[in-house]
Amino acid sequence: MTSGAAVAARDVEYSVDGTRILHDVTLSLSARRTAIIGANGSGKSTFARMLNGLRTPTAGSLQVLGLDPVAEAARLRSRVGFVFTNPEAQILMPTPAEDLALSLTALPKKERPAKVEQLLAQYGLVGRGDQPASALSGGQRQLLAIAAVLATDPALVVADEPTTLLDLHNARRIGDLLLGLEAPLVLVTHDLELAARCDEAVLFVDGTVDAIGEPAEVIDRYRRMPA
Ligand SMILES: Nc1ncnc2c1ncn2[C@@H]1O[C@H](COP(=O)(O)OP(=O)(O)OP(=O)(O)O)[C@@H](O)[C@H]1O
Repeated sequence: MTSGAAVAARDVEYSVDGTRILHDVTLSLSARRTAIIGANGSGKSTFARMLNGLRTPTAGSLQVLGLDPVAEAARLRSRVGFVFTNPEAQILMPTPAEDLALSLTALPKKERPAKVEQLLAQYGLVGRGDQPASALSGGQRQLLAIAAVLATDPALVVADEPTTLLDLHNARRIGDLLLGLEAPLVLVTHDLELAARCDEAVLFVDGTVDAIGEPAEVIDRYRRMPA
């Protein structure tokens, strides 16, 4: 399959121990910002995890940034930035400065401290660089995690419910930040206001794509579905 789309899936399936979690997923994502919506357990996270190779299809074909997630897994992971719901999953170092530096290995060593300071300022973490990351608030930890992901300059950003744990202010801030990215964004979210601000939306129902298109229309369809 060749395609100019960031994500191209045809008849993708994902099964675990004989249970089909995703089936017949066929779509092409080329909008700058795509929202993935749907009920709990509909398969959104499983699909999102396929986009950086954390899950691999058990049938069908998938290309992400033109790469095969199985044969070119390492290349794919280096190009896709994945933001988890829980920032604890991705803060690896004791302090924010060390954590950010870990994302800057492409820079010459002597340039890293200045870049770390610039990132701390950009993400509202001035003065926090050398404090324990554990002393940051939940929102600050999510900002740090996003800063670390974006510092690698990913060609595609996939975010799985990145604002769920955040208060109104930080949810807004992080939503704005992600929607303002230049890199294409695939955003799994239950926040339908955020989804409405994307350029395209995909509705998952029972492990497959039920609708794809204008966010307002897809959200309306989702709202009208019986519980
Ligand atoms: N490794 C696994 N083994 C067994 N079942 C799994 C596995 N991963 C996911 N599932 C099941 O697949 C279904 C889809 O899960 P997934 O996390 O993709 O849903 P989701 O749409 O992201 O849900 P939510 O909105 O609750 O986060 C769920 O029923 C889940 O329990």
